Amino acid sequence: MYFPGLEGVVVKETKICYIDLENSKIYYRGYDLEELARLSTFEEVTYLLWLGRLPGRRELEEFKARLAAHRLPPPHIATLAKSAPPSAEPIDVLRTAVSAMAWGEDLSDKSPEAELQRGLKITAAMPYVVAAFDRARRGQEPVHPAEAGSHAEYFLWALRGERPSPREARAMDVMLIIYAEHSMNNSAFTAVTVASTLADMYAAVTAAVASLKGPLHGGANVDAAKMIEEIGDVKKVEGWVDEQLAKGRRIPGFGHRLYKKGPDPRLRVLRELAKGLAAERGDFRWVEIAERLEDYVTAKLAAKGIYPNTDLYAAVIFRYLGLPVDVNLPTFAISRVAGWVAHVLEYRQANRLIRPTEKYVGPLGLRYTPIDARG
Ligand SMILES: CC(=O)SCCNC(=O)CCNC(=O)[C@H](O)C(C)(C)COP(=O)(O)OP(=O)(O)OC[C@H]1O[C@@H](n2cnc3c(N)ncnc32)[C@H](O)[C@@H]1OP(=O)(O)O
Ligand SMILES: O=C([O-])CC(=O)C(=O)O
Repeated sequence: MYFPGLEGVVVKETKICYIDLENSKIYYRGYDLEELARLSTFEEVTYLLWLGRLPGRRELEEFKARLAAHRLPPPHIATLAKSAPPSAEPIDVLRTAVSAMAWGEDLSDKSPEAELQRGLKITAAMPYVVAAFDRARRGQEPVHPAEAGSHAEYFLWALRGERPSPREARAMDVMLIIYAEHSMNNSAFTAVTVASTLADMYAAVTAAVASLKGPLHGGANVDAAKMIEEIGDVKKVEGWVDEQLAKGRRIPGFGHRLYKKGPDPRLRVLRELAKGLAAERGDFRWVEIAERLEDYVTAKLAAKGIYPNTDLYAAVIFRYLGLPVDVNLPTFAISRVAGWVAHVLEYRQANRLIRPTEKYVGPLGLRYTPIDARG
């Protein structure tokens, strides 16, 4: 049996995420994602994904305190973030930093508690790393706003050097909830594949960040941001799309391996979030471009099973939040690490080395010719 792209292959049993394609719903641990996005926080959702249930008030406060205690990374990581060349891509700086977090730690203990603690340290430190690098490349000193209340607020504050408005912090919080988990996507599978060798959490998450980078996966949120910027005016949408398709190019923020019969369910939340931010700023330009893109590309490509995905509106929301375009991608990682850690912890409960097979289609029986006789 051969399944290109492993399409349709079940690699594990899970209690983490369920995507109900029939009814266009996503559930984290049985909870409707739209309800979580409305009522919950990233910290609560992370606890839910990792530990399988919603925390009580005291448990949540303890969990938040543990995260807060690890937001400022060890000195070698802070130095790495500050001293990476300004031309580096922020996602590469983050990937290297996650890998370097393993330095100096005794990694022999692979118990769930030890691996969860590593996942927590990575999750906590990611915002500082991304923000410190972004500030350093603009000639600014890093900031560590210890008084920030939430992970989302901390990230925006560390990035900008100023406290974001409660509405902005909440918009980022909702983005982090929405992006946190999405079943056996490429980066989650990558994390699980690495973890299945019994390599540690740092190794698994480093590999997952590398997977996220590709433009067919998380990298699309950067390409989508560049697209809306290049289009620039809602009246230019049709011409831009026609030109790209005529050149045989794909439209970023469209298409999905799972959503072949309708749009990504997460769009319902994200469209409203984008409109709210647009109204607050009195600037509807970006959301109008996204809506026109949705209509036009869907009309052209729905017959092929192409509909808008999360990255289209993530690009719009991050634009309203003032993120530098290439920071969109590590922001996805800042959220998705919650899902990666959850999958690693779950897979380890019944670990089996992932080792698929392949179908050999090359020649056999070739005879070795000495190099001087090869012409
Ligand atoms: C958060 C996330 O990671 S969501 C995904 C983010 N990625 C993107 O937005 C990048 C653009 N999208 C894509 O490249 C793809 O849709 C993927 C990789 C996401 C999914 O790919 P697959 O399930 O493998 O779709 P597949 O490649 O079979 O596409 C089917 C057809 O639609 C076309 N197609 C797929 N996506 C697009 C697109 N975005 N724009 C135009 N055409 C597309 C393909 O070229 C193919 O056409 P063909 O049948 O004429 O050859
Ligand atoms: O599920 C996928 O293949 C890609 C995706 O939307 C995600 O990871 O959020």
